[in-house]
Amino acid sequence: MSPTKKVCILGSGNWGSTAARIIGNNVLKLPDFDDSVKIWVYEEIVGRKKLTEIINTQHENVKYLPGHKLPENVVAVADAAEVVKDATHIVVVIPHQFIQNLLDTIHGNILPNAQAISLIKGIGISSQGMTTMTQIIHRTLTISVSSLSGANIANEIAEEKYCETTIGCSDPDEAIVWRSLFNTSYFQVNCVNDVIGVEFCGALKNIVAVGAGFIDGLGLGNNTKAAIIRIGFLEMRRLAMHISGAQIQDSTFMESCGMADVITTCYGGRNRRLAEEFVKTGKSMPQLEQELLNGQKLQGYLTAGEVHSYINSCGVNDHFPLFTNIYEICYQGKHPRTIFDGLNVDFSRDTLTPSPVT
Ligand SMILES: NC(=O)C1=CN([C@@H]2O[C@H](COP(=O)(O)OP(=O)(O)OC[C@H]3O[C@@H](n4cnc5c(N)ncnc54)[C@H](O)[C@@H]3O)[C@@H](O)[C@H]2O)C=CC1
Ligand SMILES: O=C(CO)COP(=O)(O)O
Repeated sequence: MSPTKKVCILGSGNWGSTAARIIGNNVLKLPDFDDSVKIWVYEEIVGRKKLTEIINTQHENVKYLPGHKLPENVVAVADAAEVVKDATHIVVVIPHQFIQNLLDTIHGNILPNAQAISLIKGIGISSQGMTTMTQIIHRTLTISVSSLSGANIANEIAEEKYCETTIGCSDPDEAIVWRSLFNTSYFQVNCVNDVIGVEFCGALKNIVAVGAGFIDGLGLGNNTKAAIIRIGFLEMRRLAMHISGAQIQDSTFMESCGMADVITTCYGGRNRRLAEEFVKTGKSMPQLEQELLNGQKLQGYLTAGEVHSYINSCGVNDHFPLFTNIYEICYQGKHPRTIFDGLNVDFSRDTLTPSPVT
């Protein structure tokens, strides 16, 4: 039987390259799928060579995932339209600030029966309000879009250390196929019928990670960080429910994409690490990103800004004191110690009325 399906990957950063290792190996065991996996690389020169050329000869993304070989059936391509043109399954894994440009590039080049999955942790803001990545992808490409998010620090997964993840997919048959592309003995996938809930968790936990980094930068202890994690988790859930209450399942917050990701990101992630440096050095987040991440990108401080513009426009800041404080520390020069201001909201009596997602 010749393969009827073909998967491609849009994005080759730290997580994109790790996902490529998993998918590249898995397709070789899936008779329905073509063995070749094209991966879109935002082209750049590393040393004196193109990154695509390095990946295709050394089978390693030496800039974003050094020290881990990619399967040889993963082929780097610099033209995104070329990558998607014959793919039935499109994995989107780029920093959220670049999504619309990428979609505009591939729009008109995809197969009509293609479907996508977003591994991105971020949200979009438009004049109509807050939008999730799957909604942005669906609106531009008019295809079915699922989400994948979890307690998934890419470097640890590349080392094949056991962890879990969550796929949000509304079609059970599609969920089985996505799971087959990602699941391994060390990367355990659980599927839930809650696309938006999964991605809200992934996006909003990055703000909490920034708060956790501030606590570390202030030299405060584990109890303080646990308090920030707890309050941050409640604000995540409150905001997601406020925006899309009827569409989100509360149980999603107990999946890997929810509580587990808040924990891992507040201890091991890049957003946490650079927020600690922000406190210790007084440098801005963009400057620290430029100096310390070697091309990798932060999502947390941008998401804090996007969420602030949304809750401010709705006049509900008082219901999100932690998110508001983190925003003001990142953008308005407030002292990191102000993170504790007004953190006595009673989450047991929620008076926020749901406001529909756009
Ligand atoms: N790294 C991790 O541990 C995890 C990351 N994620 C999420 O995955 C998404 C992608 O992150 P990573 O793969 O870690 O990327 P990364 O932060 O490691 O690398 C940045 C990527 O952006 C590309 N880039 C730079 N300028 C660009 C532009 N103008 N247009 C398009 N691409 C450009 C770079 O070439 C590089 O591939 C993010 O939303 C992140 O939150 C999710 C789970 C784990
Ligand atoms: O999403 C992540 C872990 O699940 C990675 O978080 P950072 O982007 O902060 O490294």
